[in-house]
Amino acid sequence: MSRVRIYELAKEAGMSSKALADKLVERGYDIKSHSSSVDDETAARIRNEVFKDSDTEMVEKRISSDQGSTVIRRRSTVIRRRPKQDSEMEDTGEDLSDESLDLAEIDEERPVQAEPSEPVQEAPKKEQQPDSSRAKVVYRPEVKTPPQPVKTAPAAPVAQKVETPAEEIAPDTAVIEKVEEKTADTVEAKTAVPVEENEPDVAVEAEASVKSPVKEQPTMTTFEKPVRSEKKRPAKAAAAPPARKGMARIVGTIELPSEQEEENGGRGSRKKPAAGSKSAPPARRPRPASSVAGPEVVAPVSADVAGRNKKRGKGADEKTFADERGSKRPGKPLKKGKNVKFTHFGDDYQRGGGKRGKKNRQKDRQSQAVAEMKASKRRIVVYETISVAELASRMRVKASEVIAKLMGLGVMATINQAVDVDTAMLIATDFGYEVEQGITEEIGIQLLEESQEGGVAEPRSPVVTVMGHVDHGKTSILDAIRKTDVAEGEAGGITQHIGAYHVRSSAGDVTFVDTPGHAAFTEMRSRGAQVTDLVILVVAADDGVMDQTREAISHSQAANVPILVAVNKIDKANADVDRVKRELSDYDLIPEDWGGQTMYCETSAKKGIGIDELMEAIQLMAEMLELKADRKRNAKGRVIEAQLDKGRGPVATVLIQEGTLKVGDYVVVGMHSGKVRAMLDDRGRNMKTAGPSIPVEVQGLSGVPQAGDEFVVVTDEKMAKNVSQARAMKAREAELGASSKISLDKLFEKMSEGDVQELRVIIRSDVQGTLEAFAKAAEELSTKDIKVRVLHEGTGTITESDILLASASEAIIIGFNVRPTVKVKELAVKENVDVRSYDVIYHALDDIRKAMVGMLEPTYAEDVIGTAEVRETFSVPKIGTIAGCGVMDGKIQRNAGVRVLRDGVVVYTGKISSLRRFKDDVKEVATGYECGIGVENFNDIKVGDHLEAFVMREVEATLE
Ligand SMILES: Nc1nc2c(ncn2[C@@H]2O[C@H](COP(=O)(O)OP(=O)(O)OP(=O)(O)O)[C@@H](O)[C@H]2O)c(=O)[nH]1
Repeated sequence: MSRVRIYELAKEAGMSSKALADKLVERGYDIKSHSSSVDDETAARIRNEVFKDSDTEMVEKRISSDQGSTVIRRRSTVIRRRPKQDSEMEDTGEDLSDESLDLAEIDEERPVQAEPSEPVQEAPKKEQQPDSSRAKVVYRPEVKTPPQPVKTAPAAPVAQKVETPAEEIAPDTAVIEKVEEKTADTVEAKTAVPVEENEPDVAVEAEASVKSPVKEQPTMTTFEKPVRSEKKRPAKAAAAPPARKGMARIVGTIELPSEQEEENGGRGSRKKPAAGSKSAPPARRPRPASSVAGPEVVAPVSADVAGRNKKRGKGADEKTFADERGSKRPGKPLKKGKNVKFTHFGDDYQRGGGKRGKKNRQKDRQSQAVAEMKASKRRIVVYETISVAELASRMRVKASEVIAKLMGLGVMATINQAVDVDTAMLIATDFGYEVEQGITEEIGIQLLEESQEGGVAEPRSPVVTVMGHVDHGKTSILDAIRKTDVAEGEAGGITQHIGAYHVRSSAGDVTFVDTPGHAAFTEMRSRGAQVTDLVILVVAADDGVMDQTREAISHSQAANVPILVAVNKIDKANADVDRVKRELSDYDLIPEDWGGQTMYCETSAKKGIGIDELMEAIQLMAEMLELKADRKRNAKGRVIEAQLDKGRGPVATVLIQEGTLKVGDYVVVGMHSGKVRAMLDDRGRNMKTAGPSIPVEVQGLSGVPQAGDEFVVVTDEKMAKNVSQARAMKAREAELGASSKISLDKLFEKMSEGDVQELRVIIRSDVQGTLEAFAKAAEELSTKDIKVRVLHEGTGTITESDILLASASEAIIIGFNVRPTVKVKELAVKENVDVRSYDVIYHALDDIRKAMVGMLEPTYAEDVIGTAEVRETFSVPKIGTIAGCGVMDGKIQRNAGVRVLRDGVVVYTGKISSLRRFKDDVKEVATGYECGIGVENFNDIKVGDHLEAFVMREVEATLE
């Protein structure tokens, strides 16, 4: 009897001899090693039994919903079952239908009907090398077995999420992804199979059945347990058919059908057409982007996206959408119009409807599943914006073609500029592509917001900020108002300082925002917050309009907040109300009795005169402003101030602007999330609910938000977390790619984009004359396209308040012979405010003029390299004054330019003539060291002066 070697058999089977030997040993054959041989008879038996059982199967799975409409998931999956499993399956009589049932168990809410897989020939056992002529995918799923089913019911199969990390796949191998929609009612183990990596848009959705014993080691694809199903599992598992030992492992080859075959709904002549594939629903055809009111269409997600989302937390896995290229953001197409359905983080909402029933959700998911199948190769998902380069690459056209089309639309764009969804849609249509708006977390919030709109708006009390020059009586007026509070005295009358308080007076209720200085006002505005309905400008009748009065006017006017003037201290002998009115009239605050529109109240906080009238005036203005809010919707508001309390953790004073906040609500606050654990009012009393215009201190946040952050109630914890995480990520990105909000360099670019119609300028100068001359000349520069508006002006150095005002109002700051301090400069950098210093008006005007016509081509930019403080001065004969300095920041270089600053005002600009440490001439001196600095042709250096060293750097023209 002749003998046949294992390797020969293995060759026949197309597998490694080692693998075959292992298999045979498992099957009980007496094989010592893969180099052994067997007799003819055994070989025949092996061929008969083992080869046959190591079959390959083409699996065509039909997933249908309980409603009967059928979704065909086409797959060409080669599944190699392990002999042990086979025997078990034989024993239990299970077949692939059972597999499907197992899948159904995994996500209990998803009804599944799947057809038995059909065996096909050819089952290459080894992972195949990518074949460039035929898109073949080799993948091995990683099986993460959730602990619960394995421990308690080892046989219960679990299929959750399948991901194929892109990096583990050879570059030209098609990527298989499995994206499971955990909240869907149908089992969806989708597999997106882009044909080639460099053709991301040619994506085919396929589905692979998931079968593998739990014992299998994870390899590439992961299965994760959906959070929601976890709790329900035991009950469902009990109802499920007897489970096998574990979940199947897929080791197989996916043969990607050609485009033609795909379109025909077939799989190629070699494979047996799957039952039902012909009946693929017409919904498979891609929908036009405009018909967004239909079922959601979800583009396949790329492996790396899935991976990223996985990292972002369980919630993020629930829905993973991305464009064909694997866009970063999960999302869904934006729906417009009434009755638009949208899904977010596992919950469905309907505009105007809120949360919906399970049945509806099932229906949605069913249609969604259908729609998912339609992910078209000619569809591009855009989240908010897309760069011209990216758009061109997605459509596989040249960027210049896209730019040309944009020009045709009257949009001048460079390759790196981003276009919005609407523009992208117009362009893409010309190239035969559809653009779909993906839903980011922010859009999800917006949609939730929209779903909350349309309620009954009821009058709400006004929110007032008191501003004015120091010592003009702001605190005294607030105190006097408090005395009118009918609620004062309740709860002992102890008022907590929470940055805002609510006063109930006989005239009506008023909420006062009482945060120190204007910074809070501007900080809030720079975050887009507008909490104040009106400003009470306190001006002392004996003192008149002062610096901070002017600043307060600038802030209020920049924010378009109406002003009510309280002329205070009228009890004083030298009080001159008319003078105040006259002075304020110069700032467009013309009193009503002089024919203007500004209300004036004459008060004496000290004597309690005019306070009731002031309260009435507030109510009158509130009435005119028609302040209303819907108190029935989910609450929304702004953070007034926040801090980390030792005992209570992060606490934030929130002013409710819409709706009613309740204890237990889930909230998103800026980059943080949380659940309202407790609420205190301004008197420290526990509150269960808080309505519009009510300030409350909220506990239960994940971190300390910033003043001005938006506070919004969301549906659940998951949504809250996801949104806050997405925001935190975006904030980090923004920080990295921070660019100036508005600058002269960018003015023309922004004007061309239609972003800027007004160039707002804040001017600081060493002398009043310059201010007036510049303000007049600058405003005369206004053209029909752009208006130059001086927002604020003042003498002296550039202050933090200027930066905040500029930041909040998108203004630039121009200083004449004044320089900001290091701290102010840092703030300017942080807030991306363009601060420019000039010595003569002409240069500044020239720059503005050039910027307006896109001709600003600065050839040099000034880099400040260091600052030194003058601690001593020495007079050296023949040389002049030498300043003994300490370098405060940066470094001082021998050849640098130098500016002498006295109280922030430039007193001289020239060059460093000498730089010494002790007796040695040195090239540079670093921070923390002392040195002697001589300034060329300048001897008037004084102790306390600051020397700012700078170098000039040649720069290219910034306008593209
Ligand atoms: N005579 C007179 N004095 C007043 C009146 N209102 C306030 N004062 C006095 O003016 C001084 C300053 O008053 P505040 O209320 O502290 O002024 P403020 O604007 O809050 O001052 P800052 O908080 O420092 O900005 C105090 O000494 C008050 O007593 C008033 O109506 N008449």
